[in-house]
Amino acid sequence: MLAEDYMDLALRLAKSVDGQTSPNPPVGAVVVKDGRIIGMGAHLKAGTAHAEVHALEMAGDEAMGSDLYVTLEPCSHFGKTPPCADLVVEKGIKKVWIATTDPNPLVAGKGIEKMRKAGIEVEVGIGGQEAKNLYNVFFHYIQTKTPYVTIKTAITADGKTATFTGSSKWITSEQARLDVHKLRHQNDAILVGINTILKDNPLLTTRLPQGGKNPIRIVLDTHLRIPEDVHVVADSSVKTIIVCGKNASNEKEALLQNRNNLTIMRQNTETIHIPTLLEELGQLGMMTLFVEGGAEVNASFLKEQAFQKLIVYTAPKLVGGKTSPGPFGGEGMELMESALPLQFTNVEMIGPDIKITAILKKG
Ligand SMILES: Nc1c(/N=C/[C@H](O)[C@H](O)[C@H](O)COP(=O)(O)O)[nH]c(=O)[nH]c1=O
Ligand SMILES: Nc1c(N[C@@H]2O[C@H](COP(=O)(O)O)[C@@H](O)[C@H]2O)[nH]c(=O)[nH]c1=O
Ligand SMILES: [Zn+2]
Repeated sequence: MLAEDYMDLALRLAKSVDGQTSPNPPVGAVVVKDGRIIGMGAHLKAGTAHAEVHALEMAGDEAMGSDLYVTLEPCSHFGKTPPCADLVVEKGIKKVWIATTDPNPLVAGKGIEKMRKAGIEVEVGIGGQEAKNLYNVFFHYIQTKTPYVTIKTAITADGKTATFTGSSKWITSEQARLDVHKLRHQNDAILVGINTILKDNPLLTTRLPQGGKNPIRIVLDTHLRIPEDVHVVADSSVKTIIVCGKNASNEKEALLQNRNNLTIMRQNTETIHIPTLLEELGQLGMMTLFVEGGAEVNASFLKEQAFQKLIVYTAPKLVGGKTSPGPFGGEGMELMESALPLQFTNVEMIGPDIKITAILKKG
């Protein structure tokens, strides 16, 4: 086995816990001695042991003089857990291979410095590109303190999200809809507008055959029009936040507020200012946000360029209709030259549908 192979295993361990370690990054670690794997581990939940701790615990005394492969620079600060860099030194690791450094100001480079000072050889970079892709969410969050936003939409081949009568079930296949639930599992919060609630009465829960984490449900409802009998209000098993403007009815707020697991987030502006909301959600420790529309909500995120990733599921169906809705409402760009530049990063078939992943181009 080559160093790349051991780092590949550490990366697979890290990817396997992606979505469940928020607001921490998903990290994987592997301990190798004389060509044998003697320990491996992943960070399973924020506030619990880091990947290196699990892997070194499994290695026991054999860790002395071994190699450690870890997908992120070992931490060197006392957060909710003691610093991994100190543990690495204490265990007498010979060489540490790191896929990428950690931009968290608490860590950045300090972990590496501590280990090198203790005479440990440290090599940074193998698996680096793959690690950076895995950590683009965490790096965004740690640097902006706002959630990494993914907008998801499902459209027909002629770009419609419903027929002109508003009928929309279903555009995409079972397989594509299952894929959406994996994305829900991987996100800390899911956000829709009041129109989607009134039109679809969605559950917004994660329904996967093997179960999955339910994201916090967030509804943008400026005037608190939400009925009390819709799923997201009536079903109190999932934490739900309703965001409203400063002039929304206080009576309605009082009515909703005393339901358990339901919070009203009143803004101090008449309408909901997305960048401000994102800062508030970041403060609440939400590292990822999944925006499932509808068209007006998507339009407000587009206008503010307040998203990082776009996922479009395109179904092999045509509905036509000059008034059939598309995925982004609002006024839209006047000129094609003002189009928001994206970069396609992945195209794949999911059953009969095409799943296009794009990121917002920086700058
Ligand atoms: N209509 C379609 C979608 N429609 C998505 C809607 O915006 C709404 O969020 C869902 O219907 C939510 O349902 P629930 O949470 O499972 O109860 N999304 C899709 O991916 N494909 C489609 O065909
Ligand atoms: N999850 C993870 C790391 N996460 C780093 O540590 C920070 C969280 O520290 P704490 O609050 O103590 O859990 C997090 O923001 C990130 O910079 N580091 C590692 O060495 N290994 C791990 O497995
Ligand atoms: Zn650590």
